[in-house]
Amino acid sequence: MSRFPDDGRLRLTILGGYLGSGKTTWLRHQLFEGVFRGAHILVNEAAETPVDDTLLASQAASVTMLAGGCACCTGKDDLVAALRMLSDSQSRKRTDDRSTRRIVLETSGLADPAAILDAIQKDSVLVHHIRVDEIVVLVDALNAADQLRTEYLGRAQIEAADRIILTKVDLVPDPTLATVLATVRKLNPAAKIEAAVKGQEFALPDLPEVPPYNLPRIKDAGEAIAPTRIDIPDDVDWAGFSVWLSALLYARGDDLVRVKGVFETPAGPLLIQAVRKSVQPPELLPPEAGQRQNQIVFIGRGYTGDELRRSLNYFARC
Ligand SMILES: Nc1nc2c(ncn2[C@@H]2O[C@H](COP(=O)(O)OP(=O)(O)OP(=O)(O)O)[C@@H](O)[C@H]2O)c(=O)[nH]1
Repeated sequence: MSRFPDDGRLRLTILGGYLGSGKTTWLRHQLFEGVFRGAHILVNEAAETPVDDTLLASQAASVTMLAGGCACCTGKDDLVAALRMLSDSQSRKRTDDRSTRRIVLETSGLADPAAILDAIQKDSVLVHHIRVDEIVVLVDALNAADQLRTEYLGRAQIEAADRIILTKVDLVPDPTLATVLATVRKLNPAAKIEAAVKGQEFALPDLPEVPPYNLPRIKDAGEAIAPTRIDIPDDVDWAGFSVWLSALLYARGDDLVRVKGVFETPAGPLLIQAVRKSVQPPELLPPEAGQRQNQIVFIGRGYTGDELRRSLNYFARC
């Protein structure tokens, strides 16, 4: 439900949250439930491995992928161009045929929603055609303590939100959840706070009043987090690859903030992912996601792409 009366402009929901916080999972569930019905979905991924659009395509009316640049900085021009195009095609329709009244932008996990809002409001065209309805930010309750202690961006995302959804609450005990809630409330006392499990709304239990995490001062963003894509040849030694990946996540899981890979298997394209050291259950993608190079994307800091490739080569000779 919009917070504003209909003024004819397209309504935009910005969906933000740190890498792996559950944005695609949550949005898929909302679309399945009929929330954002008819909305055009814009998906921004910092890496050039478009997976999220495939996951969303079956539930969304229409999807546009903006891959290979974060919409709040390097990909800002692409975002503005995509929004201008959507506004333009909407304006050309008859008033009674304007089926797409709403856009949902799933940002990359590296985006600051406030910078996106700023870019839209400063654009002389978009400001007349698009109204930002709400900034929804997802916070991963399992990884919040680590992220908020070290990542400036994680805090900035929370501060920018109108609505905050705590995700992965099924994976944390109540005392941790209470501390995450207190921390999020302290960072943004004005936002509405909800919770979800795998996208499904979850009623927060009565939690004790506890102090928030003691967050150290962070002066700036530190070394930038960047994506590295590695194409995996079909004839790779898969046993060596598995050992390499397990060892890498174990040893460097805190530097590898997000890992996503898509591999062709006889059963169809298989998505494997990890958020820091926590490896998620693999998921078979719809067949239309197939016909692509086996590839894995690492988003993190503290290593170079060449170092990753060399170590893979050592284990799997590829
Ligand atoms: N247990 C549990 N797992 C979840 C929940 N929400 C998301 N996940 C899992 O967390 C992983 C990351 O979820 P995504 O929805 O891909 O996260 P994202 O924010 O879109 O990721 P990026 O686009 O890479 O930033 C997936 O394996 C999800 O299945 C949750 O509430 N509970």
